[in-house]
Amino acid sequence: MKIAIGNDHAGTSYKHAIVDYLKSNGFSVINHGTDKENSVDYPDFIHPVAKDVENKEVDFGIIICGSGNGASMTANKHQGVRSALCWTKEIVALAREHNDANILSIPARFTSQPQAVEMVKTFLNTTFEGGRHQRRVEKIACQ
Ligand SMILES: O=C(CO)[C@H](O)[C@H](O)[C@H](O)COP(=O)(O)O
Repeated sequence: MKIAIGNDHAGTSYKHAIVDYLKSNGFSVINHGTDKENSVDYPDFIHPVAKDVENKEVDFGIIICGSGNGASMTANKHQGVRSALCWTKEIVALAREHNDANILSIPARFTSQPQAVEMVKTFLNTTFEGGRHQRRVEKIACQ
């Protein structure tokens, strides 16, 4: 499975931990994030992840900023992207089961690094339920 990942300065160390987890578990990773801690502008590092998801170059995206909001807002500007800002494993599971989220947005300043890795595991191991949720997900797209 192929994953695109992006982050700003607030998410750099979390990104490294997540990439380590992904690579050691056989995932292919495209890193669009900054690898430094100096201040950058999150849209510059998030749009490339969302473009990869939009163009079906990858299976899923993972994005990380301080609150997760700026990253998620940026990603959700892209056609076919459903980015979910999540802060517990339970919300992650629902984002996959009910919303068929294809990007996970992690708020690095409001969750621990181990919790972030756990959220990624849940995200990648939970499937969309379909059924009534399929109809609702289809209605998300602008008509
Ligand atoms: O854009 C954000 C909020 O949605 C991200 O959390 C950024 O990481 C944050 O704004 C960066 O803040 P900083 O004070 O410039 O480090």
